[in-house]
Amino acid sequence: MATALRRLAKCSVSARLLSFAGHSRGRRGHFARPCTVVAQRNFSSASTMTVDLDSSTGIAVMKLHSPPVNSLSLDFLTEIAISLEKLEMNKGCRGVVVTSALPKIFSAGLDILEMYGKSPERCGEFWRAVQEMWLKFYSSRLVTVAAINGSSPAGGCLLSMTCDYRIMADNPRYSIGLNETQLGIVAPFWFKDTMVNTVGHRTAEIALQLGLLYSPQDALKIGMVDELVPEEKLVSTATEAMARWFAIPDHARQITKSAMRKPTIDKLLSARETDISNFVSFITKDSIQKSLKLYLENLRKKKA
Ligand SMILES: CCCCCCCCCCCCC/C=C/C(=O)SCCNC(=O)CCNC(=O)[C@H](O)C(C)(C)COP(=O)(O)OP(=O)(O)OC[C@H]1O[C@@H](n2cnc3c(N)ncnc32)[C@H](O)[C@@H]1OP(=O)(O)O
Repeated sequence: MATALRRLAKCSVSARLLSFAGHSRGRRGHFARPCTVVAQRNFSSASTMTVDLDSSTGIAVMKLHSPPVNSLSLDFLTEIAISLEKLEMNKGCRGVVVTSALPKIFSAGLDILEMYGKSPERCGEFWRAVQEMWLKFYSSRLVTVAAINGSSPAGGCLLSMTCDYRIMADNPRYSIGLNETQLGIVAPFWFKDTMVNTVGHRTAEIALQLGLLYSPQDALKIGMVDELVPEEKLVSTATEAMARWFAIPDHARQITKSAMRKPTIDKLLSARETDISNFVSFITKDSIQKSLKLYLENLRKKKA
């Protein structure tokens, strides 16, 4: 902890800015030199991610570390979004590699406990944070590469699909996909659009309805991931991949990225509040709450 705080002091980033939450969006920090920033919920909690920016390459590595499974809670989503925003503000940063610091899991997706037994107000706040994280990543000026070093269901898959390029560890025990229907819930239109933009309409239609989780080999076949490598080479391959994107003038690449993604982004921006109220009324239905309860019980039973 003491080391973490010392690193924070060195990096001229306010720990409070990273501690939480959507309200601190106006405050900007800069990574003055290659450094590690440890995002914390508060001064006494465990760290939930590290962000290392190498100013000699302009590449930051964001390592998610929210045990046990990097599930995306309101706080964690907010920390991820703020960390990306801070990198965006840093002129020395041109790209970010997103990966997990946990073994075998990239991210278990949205935190189901944020959707189960919560008040409508809290659900709305949570959903706004999910939207915010998606908007920030999908529209990022940075080159974004997901180094997927473990299973990545639902929201975890979504996070990786917001990136420009996906490299996955070639381990048949890992899986990736939008499996929402298996939980009795529905991927909202912008999850669906992101999937369509990644793998095409017909494949998305089958994958989404059946809630398919793909092995890395199958994910490569359908274009959900772009490359498979042995796990130990994941981050180095991601850094090498970044070089191909850096070879293109930033403004040309950024304008092209925006042209490709803007219609999808604008669709959510123009329906953001409706999307939140749809989510809240859907997720708080008794029948959906029962499905989530059952799914959580099954997850726990599987473990016992
Ligand atoms: C008119 C119609 C309008 C429609 C409007 C639409 C509105 C929108 C509707 C809602 C849309 C919601 C979109 C949802 C997106 C999601 O991301 S939902 C989450 C999906 N995630 C999953 O299904 C993953 C579940 N987890 C797993 O499969 C496994 O845990 C794992 C990730 C493969 C890891 O396995 P393993 O290493 O064996 O760990 P476990 O023992 O299973 O888990 C450890 C503990 O973690 C808990 N946990 C796991 N995943 C989650 C999670 N996502 N959220 C919260 N908690 C999770 C698990 O229960 C264990 O807990 P303990 O038993 O208490 O230790």
